[in-house]
Amino acid sequence: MRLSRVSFRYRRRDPLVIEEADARLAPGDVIELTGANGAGKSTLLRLLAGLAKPTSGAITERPAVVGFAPDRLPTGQPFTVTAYLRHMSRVRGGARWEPWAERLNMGHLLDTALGDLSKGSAHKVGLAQALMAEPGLLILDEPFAGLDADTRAALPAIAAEVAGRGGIVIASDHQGGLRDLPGLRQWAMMDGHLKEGTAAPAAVRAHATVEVTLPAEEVPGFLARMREDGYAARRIEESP
Ligand SMILES: Nc1ncnc2c1ncn2[C@@H]1O[C@H](COP(=O)(O)OP(=O)(O)OP(=O)(O)O)[C@@H](O)[C@H]1O
Repeated sequence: MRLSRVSFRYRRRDPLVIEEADARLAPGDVIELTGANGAGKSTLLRLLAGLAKPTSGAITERPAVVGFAPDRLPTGQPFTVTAYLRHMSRVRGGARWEPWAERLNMGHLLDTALGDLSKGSAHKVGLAQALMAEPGLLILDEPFAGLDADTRAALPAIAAEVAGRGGIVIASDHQGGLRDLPGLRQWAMMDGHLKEGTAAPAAVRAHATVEVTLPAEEVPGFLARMREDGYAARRIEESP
């Protein structure tokens, strides 16, 4: 697969989000894509997936089957996880999602509405959806965000399996979740430019502490959800 001078802007007269990106991807490549917030990672992944078209330049030789796990599922839809995966299976010509539901330990989620999933659980559904059709190009947008420890540990092996059968895997990730894979290629989006062989420097972020007041019985669930989303959260005080 090849990117030739790929540029992209969202609207005419908007600045370019991606400027003249050139790259080659070979069967079996696993790529970690880093970059600061708003650097254009999700945009590049959508272009690679064929969900957006370059403003200029071209992407050629894209594998026929693309699996794309977005950073957010379309949670507004009134589907349960099972109904959604069955629907995606039909779209994929009857691909088998059940083994992935089992491997990703999703049994307890199957009757949950998409909109009620935590971030990490939604990522698992996105992963199952992307993996079911044995993609030749697997694209993962921040796959480790909010993910439970077991799935986090399983993901590098899954990426290696896809690559092992000749697939290309590309994942945006600033948590270094794939760093231990041998031969991992690193791409960074910086100022609209795609750079090979470097990880973008970790962003220095300002932090804020906010106060939330809620019924005492809701505190454990609230703290669990916040922690699942990667925030440091703790109980401070209780009023009578
Ligand atoms: N649908 C859209 N319409 C207009 N501009 C957009 C749209 N989506 C993203 N952008 C802009 O394009 C730029 C790149 O966004 P993108 O989401 O690709 O970055 P990112 O690196 O994935 O960021 P993050 O890490 O925060 O997800 C940003 O300036 C963003 O505001």
